Amino acid sequence: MNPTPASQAIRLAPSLLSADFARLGEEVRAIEAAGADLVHFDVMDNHYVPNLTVGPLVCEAIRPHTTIPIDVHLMVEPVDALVPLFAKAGAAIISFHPEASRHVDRTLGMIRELGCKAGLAFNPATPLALLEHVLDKVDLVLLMSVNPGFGGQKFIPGTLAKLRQARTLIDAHVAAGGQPIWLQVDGGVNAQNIGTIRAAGADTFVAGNAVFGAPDADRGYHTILRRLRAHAADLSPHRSAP
Ligand SMILES: O=C(CO)[C@H](O)[C@H](O)COP(=O)(O)O
Repeated sequence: MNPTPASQAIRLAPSLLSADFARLGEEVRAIEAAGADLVHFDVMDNHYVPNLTVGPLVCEAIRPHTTIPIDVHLMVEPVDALVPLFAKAGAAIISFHPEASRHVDRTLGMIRELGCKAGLAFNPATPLALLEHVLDKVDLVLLMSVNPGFGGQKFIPGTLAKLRQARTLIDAHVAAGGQPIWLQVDGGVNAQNIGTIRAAGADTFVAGNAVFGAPDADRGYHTILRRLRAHAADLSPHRSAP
């Protein structure tokens, strides 16, 4: 993964959850052309979260439509049996929630052995406590800034303190010679709050509704992604609050 320092990195990951599911291939091509860094692919099982979305067959179907990494977020329980299926389907990153695995360390190891980057996802009320025990096995930390299950929700401001906490842990790990770890935020991210979220330590931003549901989305995604990137880069004290 790109070891760009957190102070410089801005990675945009449009979430397909808000895309037009009847035209997924086209949507994926459009966000890549508009400058997306990742395709965020939300998997929901109507068990771990109260919604049902897509599985490995759909991941495999969109894979030939893009060259950028597919970033799979598993909101499923149990998680282990699905990991090899998504690795085979072309996922580059696979994230899961610690509550959904009996053996978090083993699941992280399995993801990496299959050649993918391993992500650990934390709900708004899940403490980061276990992270320090597996930091050397994690490539991405995903902080949910809404309760998982649905797009279009409002950013939970308490996530900012947790982002700062995660940033401190990651920076200390990297300073001690550890591998780079991306810090991703997911839920309610938009042009108004992305600067504040980045200032709190995030470097990778999932946005569903703010991309696919933007009022000017019918004119393509270039302007929308450019706007998000510009606001993320604005670290002035005058930026808007979440
Ligand atoms: O994981 C998710 C929901 O569980 C979505 O990725 C997330 O909510 C992004 O959608 P939006 O930007 O519309 O909030």
